[in-house]
Amino acid sequence: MSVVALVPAAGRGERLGAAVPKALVELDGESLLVHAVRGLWASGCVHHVVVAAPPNQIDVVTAALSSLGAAVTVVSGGAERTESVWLALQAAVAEVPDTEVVLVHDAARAFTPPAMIRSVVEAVRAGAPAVVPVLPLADTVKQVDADGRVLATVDRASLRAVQTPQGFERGVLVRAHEAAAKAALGATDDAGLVERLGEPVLTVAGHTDAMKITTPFDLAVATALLTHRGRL
Ligand SMILES: Nc1ccn([C@@H]2O[C@H](COP(=O)(O)OP(=O)(O)OP(=O)(O)O)[C@@H](O)[C@H]2O)c(=O)n1
Ligand SMILES: C[C@](O)(CO)[C@H](O)COP(=O)(O)O
Repeated sequence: MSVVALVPAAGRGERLGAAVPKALVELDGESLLVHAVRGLWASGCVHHVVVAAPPNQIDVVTAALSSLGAAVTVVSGGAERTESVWLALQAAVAEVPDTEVVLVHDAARAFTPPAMIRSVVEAVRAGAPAVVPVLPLADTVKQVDADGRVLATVDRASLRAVQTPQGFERGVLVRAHEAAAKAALGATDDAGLVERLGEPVLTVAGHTDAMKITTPFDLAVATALLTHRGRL
C-alpha cells in the first residue's frame, strides 16, 4: 500500500517577487522544489511524488527532478492552490492505484525535516483520517476591525499555526476535493476541505524548519538554515 506525496508548486510567488516562479528559485544551486522533493524522498516513507508545476515549466521541472532518483510525475498546476492539489491528486490516483496515504506538501516548505514527514504518515497509518503538523503561536493575537482598531485579544492558548505536509487517508482527501470542486470552493489548506466533510483532523508536532518561504525575509532565513544544516 503506497504513500504518495502531492507537491503544489505552481504558484507565482508574488509576495517573494523573484524573476521566476517561487518553486524554481534556487538556493545552493537547486530550486526550492528540488530541495522539497529531496526531503520527502529522504523520509524513506514516500513511494511516489506528484508535482503540480507552473504550466509553462513542465520540461524544466521534469529535468530538474530527474537527478534525485525519486519516482516523480509532473502535471500542470491550476490557477489556485486548491486546483493544483486536485489536479495532482487525480494524477496520483490514476498512476498509483494502490495509494493508501496521501501527503500534500508545499514546495515552499522546502526544508521540512524528514522525521516530521514520517510522523505525519505514521499518524495516518495509525488510523487518523487527516493529520496536520502545527506549532503554537509565539505572538499575542488581536482581532481588529476594518480600520485597524482592536476589537479583542484572542486567547492564543488554543490557536495553532498549520504547516505541511498534511496527511490524509486517500478516500477522505478525494471526497473532500470532489466536494470542493463541485461547489467551486477553495481553502487555504487541504485539511480545511476535510473539516467541511465533518471528518476529524488530528495534529502532530510541527517544526520551525518547515517554515513557508513566502517573502524575501523568509528566503534569507531559509538561506541561513541551509548553510547551517547542509543538504540532506
Ligand atoms: N495556483 C497555485 C498557487 C500556489 N501553489 C503552491 O502552493 C504552495 C503554497 O502557496 P504560497 O506559498 O502561497 O505560494 P504562491 O501562491 O506562489 O505565493 P504568492 O501568494 O505570494 O503568489 C506553493 O508551493 C505554491 O507553489 C500552487 O501549486 N498553485
Ligand atoms: C497550506 C499552508 O501552507 C498551511 O499553512 C498554507 O495555508 C498555504 O498558504 P497560502 O499562502 O494560502 O497559499
